[in-house]
Amino acid sequence: MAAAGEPHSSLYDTIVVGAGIQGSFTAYHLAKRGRETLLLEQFPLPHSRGSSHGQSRIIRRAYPQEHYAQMMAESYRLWEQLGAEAGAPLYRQTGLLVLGADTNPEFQRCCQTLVQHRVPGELFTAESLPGRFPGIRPHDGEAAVSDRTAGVLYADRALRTVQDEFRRCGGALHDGQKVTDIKPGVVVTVTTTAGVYRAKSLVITAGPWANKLLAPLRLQLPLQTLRINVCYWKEKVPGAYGVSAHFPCFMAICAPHHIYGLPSNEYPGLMKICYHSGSPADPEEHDRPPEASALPDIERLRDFVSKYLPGVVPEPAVVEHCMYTNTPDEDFVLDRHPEFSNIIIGAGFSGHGFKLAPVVGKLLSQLSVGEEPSYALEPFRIRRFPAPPPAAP
Ligand SMILES: Cc1cc2nc3c(=O)[nH]c(=O)nc-3n(C[C@H](O)[C@H](O)[C@H](O)COP(=O)(O)OP(=O)(O)OC[C@H]3O[C@@H](n4cnc5c(N)ncnc54)[C@H](O)[C@@H]3O)c2cc1C
Ligand SMILES: O=C(O)[C@@H]1CCCC=N1
Repeated sequence: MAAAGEPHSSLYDTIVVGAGIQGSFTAYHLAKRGRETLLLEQFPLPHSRGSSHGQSRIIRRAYPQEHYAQMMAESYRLWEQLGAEAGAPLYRQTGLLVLGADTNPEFQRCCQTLVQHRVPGELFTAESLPGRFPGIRPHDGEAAVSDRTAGVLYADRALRTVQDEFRRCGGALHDGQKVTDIKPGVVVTVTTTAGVYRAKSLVITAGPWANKLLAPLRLQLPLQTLRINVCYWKEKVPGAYGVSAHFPCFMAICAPHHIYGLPSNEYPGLMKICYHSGSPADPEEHDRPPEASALPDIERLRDFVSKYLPGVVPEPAVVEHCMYTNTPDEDFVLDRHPEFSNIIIGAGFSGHGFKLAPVVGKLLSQLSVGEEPSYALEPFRIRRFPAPPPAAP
């Protein structure tokens, strides 16, 4: 195995491009298995230009899709294990409420998966919910189901921890090196702004930059990159919606996109409440101020806060930014390149991939070493997308 930070040979087993949460977990699993692994990142770390920065993410087992509910059981164990290895907890259990019309099919599927997986929780009606959570005011015909295992992942800490553990296992992480060229072959050659590297396999986990790296490899995925407003809202009584007051995370099933919230913790007195969509944007323009027309999400959030959360001021106090990379069905892409079987792609995490990163990393590492993946990958295959029309002559 390589000494910390430095490879023994110039031929790696695997190069991983992109040190967001997905690439970092993939590299960690590989290094833990003794594979010579190089993780390349274009920006000096830490950075806030992709999708994995910020202090918090929701972790939950309440999923309408069975395949994610199933993967989450293992994901919780792997988060626990990483926290124990590092000697620092990576999440705080707060519970989560899924709120929706009781007749809504997605709400009903969430209830079913929670029951099927024996996840502890309760069902509330619009009448019974305020008795238990006085801070939320549901409407007639709405119901809520709780997932008591859910909580808040300490995202920045988690990302730093998995990268530290990767290096401790002998992995090499080179940040501030942008990959500028990839030559496929039995040995893949990767050129960066600082050097040339070779490996038996390559994993591309480039977040919103995925299609930029895939274009020269004759592949384009139907990905939409969105700039998300990450909004924090002031509590009228500081702490009333806080973790210490046992206020849970919530996910409100709204049309056309969900609204979700986390109890106040990271900024004292402020709750994080966001819209699960944003405006189309190139990741290179992440820092550009949005056009006024790109703010209908904030209007929807104001309306939601004033209708459902009476103890929160309906005007965002802080707005930060982050990127989503969405597939048309919001399922991930975890697959081999259709032409180059030793190039593996992890992309399209569609705004819900952080909690699943331990399992995603394991699956991408399994694909890169030619092992049978631990889960059926049908929902994540590239071939589920219709082939793009041939380019005009
Ligand atoms: C506001 C917001 C809230 C979210 N909330 C939740 C939540 O509550 N729960 C949840 O589970 N998920 C959540 N998510 C989703 C989750 O954060 C993402 O799915 C996840 O972070 C995606 O990680 P990634 O590694 O694919 O992408 P990224 O973090 O963007 O990483 C890709 C990396 O590749 C690097 N890269 C790109 N091109 C190159 C190149 N040419 N050379 C070298 N490096 C390159 C980039 O610089 C970047 O660091 C949220 C996302 C956002 C934005
Ligand atoms: O994945 C999550 O839990 C959050 C909340 C719901 C919408 C997307 N991200």
